Amino acid sequence: MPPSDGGRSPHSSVAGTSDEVLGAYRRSIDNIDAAIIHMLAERFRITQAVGEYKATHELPPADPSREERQVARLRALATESGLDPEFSEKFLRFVIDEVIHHHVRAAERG
Ligand SMILES: C=C(O[C@@H]1C=C(C(=O)O)C=C[C@H]1O)C(=O)O
Repeated sequence: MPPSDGGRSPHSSVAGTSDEVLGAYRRSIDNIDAAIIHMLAERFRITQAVGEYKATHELPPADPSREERQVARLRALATESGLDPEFSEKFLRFVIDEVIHHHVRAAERG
């Protein structure tokens, strides 16, 4: 006969939200996700200012040599930290491409 655990055995609780261990992990994940969003918001606030500066001074929206240095730096940081460097490069590329898109729009506005 299975132990009486009020329906909290691993088999009965994982799919729902009553598992306390999973719930604690998820609270931590939620905090980390919030931090990521806050950091991205700050990053985009700064890159917005960079876009205005570039538009005012007629500088090109993208700077490939700067991007190359950032990718190399973040790949090394990722490797040191146990994060997949390919993933870190894809993530940075995704963010930078969005920033460049914003800079192109800022240049078009003049
Ligand atoms: C923010 C800049 O503009 C672009 C966006 C970058 C970024 O998001 O990190 C880096 C280089 C540029 O292509 C910059 O030139 O510094």
